Amino acid sequence: MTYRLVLLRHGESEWNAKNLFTGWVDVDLTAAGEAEARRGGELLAERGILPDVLHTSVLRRAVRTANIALDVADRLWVPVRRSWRLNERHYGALQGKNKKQTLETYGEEQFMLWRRSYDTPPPPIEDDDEYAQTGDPRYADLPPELLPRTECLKDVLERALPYWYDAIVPELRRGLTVAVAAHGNSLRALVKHLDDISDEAIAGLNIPTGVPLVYELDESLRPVTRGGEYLDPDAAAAAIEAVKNQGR
Ligand SMILES: O=C(O)[C@@H](CO)OP(=O)(O)O
Repeated sequence: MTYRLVLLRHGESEWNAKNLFTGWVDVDLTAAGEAEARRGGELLAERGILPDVLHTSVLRRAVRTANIALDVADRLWVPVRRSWRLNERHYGALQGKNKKQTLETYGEEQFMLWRRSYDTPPPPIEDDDEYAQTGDPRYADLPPELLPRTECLKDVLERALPYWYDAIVPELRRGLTVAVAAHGNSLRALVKHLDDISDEAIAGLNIPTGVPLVYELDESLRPVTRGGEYLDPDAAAAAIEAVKNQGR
């Protein structure tokens, strides 16, 4: 018996297009991002990989990508759960900052440490920063000590894993095709866990926008094929390059 998991990063967002650090800021998809989401749904339908259930973050770019893709695949009716635990990595004081300017100001080493190191978070965001999540009603039920003011990838993995084990794994074990619509860094954290990628090697992994990544998992929920399968490998390769080069 194997299990099937579909990971989908949201399509291009307004702040991806403007090259700004986004994190928990709730920006929308661009028209190109909507088109990527539609293509993602078409790829799922073409391959007959139809989600039985869907999980998203509480950020609109993931929610809308999932809705568009499910609609195209005629699966808009499947049960959906949303959790802050699938949110993008909180980018701390970098939220709203331009990636190119940040690279120029702080230099390549510091920029890459903040952006891709496993355990170095950016400086925390101030509560009165215009891009802080202070008072955001969607986190009203979250104990204040859990609301991040910055996160590194390690923090993201630590907050995503309880959701993985409690919400996603039981559905996989029931034999459901489970889809997760989330973000570049929350999906990097899940992929790190699934593929057992080292803390060093994860720095080199980028997730493309809008291309479904399908994992077949064995009895111990390890990938049958390491790295899974992108349903459109050429589009994935091009989008991975684009993510890698942000800031340049
Ligand atoms: O800005 C962000 O929140 C993320 C994803 O867009 O960016 P990066 O790829 O630089 O981690």
